[in-house]
Amino acid sequence: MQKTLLELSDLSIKFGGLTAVNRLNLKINAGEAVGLIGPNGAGKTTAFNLIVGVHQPTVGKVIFDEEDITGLAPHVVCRKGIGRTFQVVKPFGKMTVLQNIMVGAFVNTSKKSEARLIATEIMEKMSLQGKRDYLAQNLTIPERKRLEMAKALATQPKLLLLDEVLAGLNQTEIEEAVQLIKTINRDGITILMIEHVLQATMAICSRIVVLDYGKKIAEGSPQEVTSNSEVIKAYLGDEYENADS
Ligand SMILES: Nc1ncnc2c1ncn2[C@@H]1O[C@H](COP(=O)(O)OP(=O)(O)OP(=O)(O)O)[C@@H](O)[C@H]1O
Repeated sequence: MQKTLLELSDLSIKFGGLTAVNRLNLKINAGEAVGLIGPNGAGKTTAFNLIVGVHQPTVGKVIFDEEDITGLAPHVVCRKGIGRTFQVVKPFGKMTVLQNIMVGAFVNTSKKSEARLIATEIMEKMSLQGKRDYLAQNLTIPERKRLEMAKALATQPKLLLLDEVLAGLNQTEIEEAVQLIKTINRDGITILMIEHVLQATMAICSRIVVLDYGKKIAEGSPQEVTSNSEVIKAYLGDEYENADS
């Protein structure tokens, strides 16, 4: 039987009168790659922030690796094995690529040599070794995106939350990033990714969850979700429905 790594039950948060995430129930198995899609403002990033402890839920629970982690501080959640990237990438601009990745590694070790070893391995995996001593502020957009993922990977997560890591990339760069994310997943890291680039999401994820106004309106295989009339109405649009006909 497959092991549930993350379980959200009735997860909800209100900002004043706005219910940004509304009774979200979701189970993710260890090893899965799951996409989280939906229109702007649907509550996707807020759901990430609830999982990692940036926000406290109004109602509901976050169970990770059989432990209730609801409301724990972000650094504690990170240490338990959930890494995340940010929609707007946040490198330490005046630090080098290697130093940036080492910051992630320091979550689990206080030894500089060990952090350097972890960071070097991840830097190579993310094809950043050629930029080792570059200041992060001098990287191109695709390199910054890879650095963002590398920083999160250096925390040695079991679950990696990716928030629009493909945004701003051209088609070739997207294809390269898709291959990288697939490799990360194949290496055993479970993935939950927010993405608007649908074809890429479908290439990576075996299951897709759709949010609209904070609520889950659909969940299933990429084919099931993209042919769901509610999803077409809320997010994909009529052009999508007519695209194959
Ligand atoms: N800290 C906050 N305080 C008040 N309202 C917030 C806060 N964070 C998010 N919201 C609101 O909650 C709703 C969900 O926002 P969220 O950023 O989660 O959407 P999203 O699905 O990630 O959108 P996008 O695809 O544009 O990134 C929006 O209406 C947003 O304005």
